[in-house]
Amino acid sequence: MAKIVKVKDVLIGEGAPKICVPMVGETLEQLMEEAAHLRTLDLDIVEWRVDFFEHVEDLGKVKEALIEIRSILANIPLVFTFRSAREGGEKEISTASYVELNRMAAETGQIDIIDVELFNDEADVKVLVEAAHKHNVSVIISNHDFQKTPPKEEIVSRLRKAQELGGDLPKIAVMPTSTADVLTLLDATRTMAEEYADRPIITMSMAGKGVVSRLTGELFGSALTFGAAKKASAPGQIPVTELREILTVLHSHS
Ligand SMILES: O=C1C[C@@](O)(C(=O)O)C[C@@H](O)[C@@H]1O
Repeated sequence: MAKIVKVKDVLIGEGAPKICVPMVGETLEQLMEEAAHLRTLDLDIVEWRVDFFEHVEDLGKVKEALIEIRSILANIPLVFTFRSAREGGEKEISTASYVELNRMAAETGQIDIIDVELFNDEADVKVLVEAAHKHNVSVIISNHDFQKTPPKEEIVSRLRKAQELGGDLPKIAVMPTSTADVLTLLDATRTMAEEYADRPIITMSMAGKGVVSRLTGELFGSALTFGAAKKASAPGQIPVTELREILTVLHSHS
């Protein structure tokens, strides 16, 4: 895992995993309150889960909200994520709207990273990677399985595909149905990080069984972990303060 991804002052891929906290407000007012609260927490990065936003299909309102959120977060790096319902998100939109939404966000200058789902048309993924890079925005290429944990080879192959498509941060989140599944995710992470990745990767096993995977990224090779503020965006996210304490302890002994 050689290359480091720098977003504002945050170095992803160096030292302890960085902490990202999602914003899940539905209205502009809730989002502004959430952003103000997040500013008081010890975190590294904020993710706006725009699929929760009531006006997500109105590009003008999304842009207005982005400007407000950015001004409250000041220098904290911001990830822009529309998570589709088929991958555990709140809504489904057409591919054309998905591409437009992400392209618009990348062009605003208000965000640092976009999250693009791997399971889209390759051509669409490439268009978004190019648009983002043109505006100095980094790209997470992500995949989520909320039902199960695919075999190790499949997890590694999806992460490699995300890297091949130009994702700066390949990411996968999977659901364990056994402790063996958690080991599968950790082993896939280790193999990807040690053998194939030339950039930081992000992995997690979700829900209670998978919590350990959100804490041990520095050892196994995941560079970023999601923690919760008031409301989690996925099962297994633990409160940010606890997360920081544990990551710091693990880092100091690594
Ligand atoms: O992809 C991810 C990871 C995540 O699903 C998690 O399990 O922490 C949470 C989402 O908000 C984020 O977009």
